[in-house]
Amino acid sequence: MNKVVLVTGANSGIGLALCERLLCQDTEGLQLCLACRNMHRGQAARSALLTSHPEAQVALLQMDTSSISSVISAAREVRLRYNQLDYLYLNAGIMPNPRFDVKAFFKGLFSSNVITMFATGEGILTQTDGVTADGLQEVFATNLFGHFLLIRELEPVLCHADQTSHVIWTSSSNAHRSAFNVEDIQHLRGIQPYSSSKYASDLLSLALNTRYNQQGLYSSVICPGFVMTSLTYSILPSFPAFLWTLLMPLFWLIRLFTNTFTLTPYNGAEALFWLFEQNPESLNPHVKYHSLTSGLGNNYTQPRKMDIDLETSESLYEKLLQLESEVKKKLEEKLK
Ligand SMILES: NC(=O)C1=CN([C@@H]2O[C@H](COP(=O)(O)OP(=O)(O)OC[C@H]3O[C@@H](n4cnc5c(N)ncnc54)[C@H](OP(=O)(O)O)[C@@H]3O)[C@@H](O)[C@H]2O)C=CC1
Ligand SMILES: CC(C)CCC[C@@H](C)[C@H]1CC[C@H]2C3=C(CC[C@]12C)[C@@]1(C)CCC(=O)[C@@H](C)[C@@H]1CC3
Repeated sequence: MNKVVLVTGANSGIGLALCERLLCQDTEGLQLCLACRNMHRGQAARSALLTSHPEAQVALLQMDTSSISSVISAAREVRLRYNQLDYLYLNAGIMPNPRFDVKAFFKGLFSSNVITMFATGEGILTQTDGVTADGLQEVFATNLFGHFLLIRELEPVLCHADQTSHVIWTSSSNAHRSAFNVEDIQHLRGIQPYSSSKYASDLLSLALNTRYNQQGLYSSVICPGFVMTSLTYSILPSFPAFLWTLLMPLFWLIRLFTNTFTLTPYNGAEALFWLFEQNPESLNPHVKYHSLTSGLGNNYTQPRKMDIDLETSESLYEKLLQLESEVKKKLEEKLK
């Protein structure tokens, strides 16, 4: 039986590396569906995958996770194409207008917190959020809410009594409880929307397990570590890509002290790939699976307990359900 795998944000970085790794492992038993916002980039990714795996089944799906109508029509298309979805990788993500606090960075360099700073980016990054055409905060909509809506819309192909399905979120070690407020789930009042959205995905994964395990749906979260992709390049916009490359020896050196510097998308996709091979029923819903790379360059996956609780995850879930019904009502009114 072919396994059907849908990956959001599959046209670049960690998502594309995951697709490549999945096809290297099994070209014939997989049906890959690349869900991409930009179809030109999606086509280029599909062609690259088919060049290295000409026998593979790789389909494209247009989906902008920040747009309610786009997610709903993409989900409709998925339900038409497939009877069952085995893996849903929720990987699309943004960190818009990041601000790198140079002063805090240098202060952190000479503090006892230096390893944590390099592993999580804690205390040195803030962002300015935008608003989507649906009137939602952009980071929340893209990283979390669009994916939540997608799961809800895909229930018929994800929930089967006789077979499990696995939803896997690309979260981050930058997810902090302090950046999240259940009274402000969209992070309207803060300057760390990225951290807030990733913490919310950790909470949501727990709530999904509580509600859906009996229906065969399991959810897990991973952190890919610090990976050089367009997302990280944008952190220092005045820093051209080749300068990042020049810094690689420094980063390899730092990797001797923190195995979170996975650096390449291939390494960053380690935990995503590892989870593909696990029985979802055997996994712990309270842990995040971290992609790690040792000083010698060996990849491995390590579970680490998350700072989340059931009560907050349930409150978040209720708020998301409420928002879902509000946005759907608005959409129906617009279509009338
Ligand atoms: N790089 C890192 O160090 C870390 C990354 N992560 C997470 O990993 C994930 C992948 O990021 P990464 O590979 O690094 O970065 P990339 O920028 O390479 O990939 C992000 C992907 O998300 C897609 N995307 C962005 N916005 C949307 C949208 N509105 N609708 C659909 N797709 C969208 C992008 O598509 P498009 O080409 O159209 O922009 C792209 O394919 C993200 O969730 C990120 O938060 C987590 C921890 C560390
Ligand atoms: C130019 C300097 C010599 C080096 C600058 C390094 C920083 C820009 C990075 C050090 C740790 C990095 C990091 C992230 C971004 C870039 C750094 C702050 C993340 C916050 C990127 C997004 C994530 O989700 C986190 C897991 C990353 C944690 C580490």
